[in-house]
Amino acid sequence: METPYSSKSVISIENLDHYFGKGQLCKQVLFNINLTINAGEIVIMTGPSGSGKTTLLTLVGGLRSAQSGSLQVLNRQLCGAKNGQLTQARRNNGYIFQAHNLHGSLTAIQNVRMALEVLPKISPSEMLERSQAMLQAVGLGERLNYYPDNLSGGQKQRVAIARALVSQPKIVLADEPTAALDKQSGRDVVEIMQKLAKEQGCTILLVTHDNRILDIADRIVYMEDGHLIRNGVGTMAMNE
Ligand SMILES: Nc1ncnc2c1ncn2[C@@H]1O[C@H](COP(=O)(O)OP(=O)(O)OP(=O)(O)O)[C@@H](O)[C@H]1O
Repeated sequence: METPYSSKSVISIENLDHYFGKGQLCKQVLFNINLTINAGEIVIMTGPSGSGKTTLLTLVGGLRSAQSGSLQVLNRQLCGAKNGQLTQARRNNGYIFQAHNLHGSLTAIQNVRMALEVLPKISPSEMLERSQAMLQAVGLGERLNYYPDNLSGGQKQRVAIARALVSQPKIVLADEPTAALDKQSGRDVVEIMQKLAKEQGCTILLVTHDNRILDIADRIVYMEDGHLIRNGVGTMAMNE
């Protein structure tokens, strides 16, 4: 199923449909989605509530299984993939969600380190060094041993970014990463994401309602009622 990673596109979606429920309760929520995302691109997906953005993001992330059409992520076909194959696919991704999902009983550095524990051939000292360096990169070098409860919302989200990026994933998927943050903290976290992703050459697909961060995107795509209705370049697409 897996072919050597060669093409420039890391995410390639063709004629993707998605349904929730069965029988009479079956409801189609994605309709004929076509989208190609290239290596290193930052793509923002926006659109009204209920339009299908999170559903599409979770399909790309292998967090639910794609049913109909074609969904290739890093040359791996996820449509019809088995649970084991989805688990493998998830290892290539970093995830950042609105509610940062940090473990309250672990310190900042322990939370970040957890993302490295699934990697083969990495020594405890390397895990520690990389976690420390990544927390320094997000401006939390002085907060390594703080528990989430003792960090602000913006700081917690920066720990979540460090955790998502520490394993140098090819793809980062972010769902409303600034929703719980004030204007300045929101701006700071996306700028950190943008800078680190560009340094690592990683691709970002980010869902947001936050118009204040649209300018960090290389491209903005717009969903409405389960259809991808605009597939534009930069903020130009939003000003049509
Ligand atoms: N697990 C589920 N079971 C049934 N229907 C679902 C499920 N998850 C989402 N839906 C429905 O699918 C549609 C798309 O939802 P989705 O969460 O993808 O939209 P969204 O654009 O991300 O919305 P928001 O911006 O509010 O997060 C909605 O009609 C929603 O009610």
